Amino acid sequence: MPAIDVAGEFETIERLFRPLAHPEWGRGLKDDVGVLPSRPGFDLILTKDAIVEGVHFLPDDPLDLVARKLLRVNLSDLAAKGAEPFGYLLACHWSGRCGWPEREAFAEGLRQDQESFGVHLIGGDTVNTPGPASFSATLLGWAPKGRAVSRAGARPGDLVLVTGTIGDGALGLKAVQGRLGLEPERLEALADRYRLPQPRLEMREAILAHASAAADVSDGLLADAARIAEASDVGLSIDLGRLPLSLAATAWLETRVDPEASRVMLATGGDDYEVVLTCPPGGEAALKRHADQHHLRLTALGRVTATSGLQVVLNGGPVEVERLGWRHDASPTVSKPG
Ligand SMILES: Nc1ncnc2c1ncn2[C@@H]1O[C@H](COP(=O)(O)OP(=O)(O)O)[C@@H](O)[C@H]1O
Ligand SMILES: Cc1ncc(C[n+]2csc(CCOP(=O)(O)OP(=O)(O)O)c2C)c(N)n1
Ligand SMILES: [Mg+2]
Ligand SMILES: [Mg+2]
Ligand SMILES: [Mg+2]
Repeated sequence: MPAIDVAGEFETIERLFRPLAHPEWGRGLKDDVGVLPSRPGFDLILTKDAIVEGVHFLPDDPLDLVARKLLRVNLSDLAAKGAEPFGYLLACHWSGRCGWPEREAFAEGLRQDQESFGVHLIGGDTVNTPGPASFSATLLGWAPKGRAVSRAGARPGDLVLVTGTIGDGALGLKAVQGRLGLEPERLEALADRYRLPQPRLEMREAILAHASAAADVSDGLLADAARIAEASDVGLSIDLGRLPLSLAATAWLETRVDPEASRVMLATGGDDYEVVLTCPPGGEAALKRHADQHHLRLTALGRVTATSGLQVVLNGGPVEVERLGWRHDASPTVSKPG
């Protein structure tokens, strides 16, 4: 592709986004709309998340990683519903730092993850903003009719499980901000988890078959688990002693003087993009087998109870947690860990 020095709207769409478009449904990005055929026997599953410079990623994060993070935070919501992704709508609000090379990097990030996750661009919008850059995507996926897993199906007696490890995203943010004193390879592993979440789509079929309720963990394990409890009108008890930790998070924990407060930080920090799910006790073995086959950890860390609300325990005793996770609240500082 010849060099171009105008990072214009139409150049961006034609040169960078058209090659990413779905060959039929995107209409070559030349129409007012995209058009999808319906798929008999399936429900169309839709989700949308935005990411904003300074709120979800850092001003100097490379734009290929920002693009991939955008797709992945959305793919994570589909994974938690057991949905198979196939396409997306994209909105780009480019800031002054987004010249042509940065836009090329962004498109290259999209291309890589389109290939990894089997999705195509179907349409979107491209604007400039005098403020910080922000991007949003609407992801589209299919789930067998009536089978998409909701937050509302947890029943007393079910187990609470979580994929992967918890706390690495929040520690990764500290790592990229230079606020963690760990060995370089640990810092790098954590930074990777922050910049490039791993949506757990490999668990899709097992979630569909065995989960009674599920949500992805974006705001924080405790916050997202509490949403399952609320939607299902049940209680959830979570044992912080069973929190699945990476080697890097374990190394961090060993440097801390207050293990309880530190585990609470890991369980409320967010940016995990794991899946927290509930299942009847009979479903645990099959879920674990599926996770094993995909070399993914799956940890039972609690129970669903009849008394509503979230109970957090450590070493057999209750833990008071003031803030369960991230909240976008109006405040002079825009947002804060909440
Ligand atoms: N601006 C909005 N307009 C309509 N629905 C919204 C808006 N913001 C959030 N929602 C809906 O609220 C619910 C919870 O959103 P959210 O907490 O962002 O979910 P998640 O954490 O899974 O991304 C979802 O059904 C989402 O579609
Ligand atoms: C620069 C920066 N500061 C703070 C955070 C922490 N953070 C910001 S938003 C958020 C929660 C997830 O984002 P949200 O927009 O609430 O996604 P959703 O829950 O809707 O999927 C977290 C943990 C971050 N990721 N990056
Ligand atoms: Mg959201
Ligand atoms: Mg989300
Ligand atoms: Mg979610």
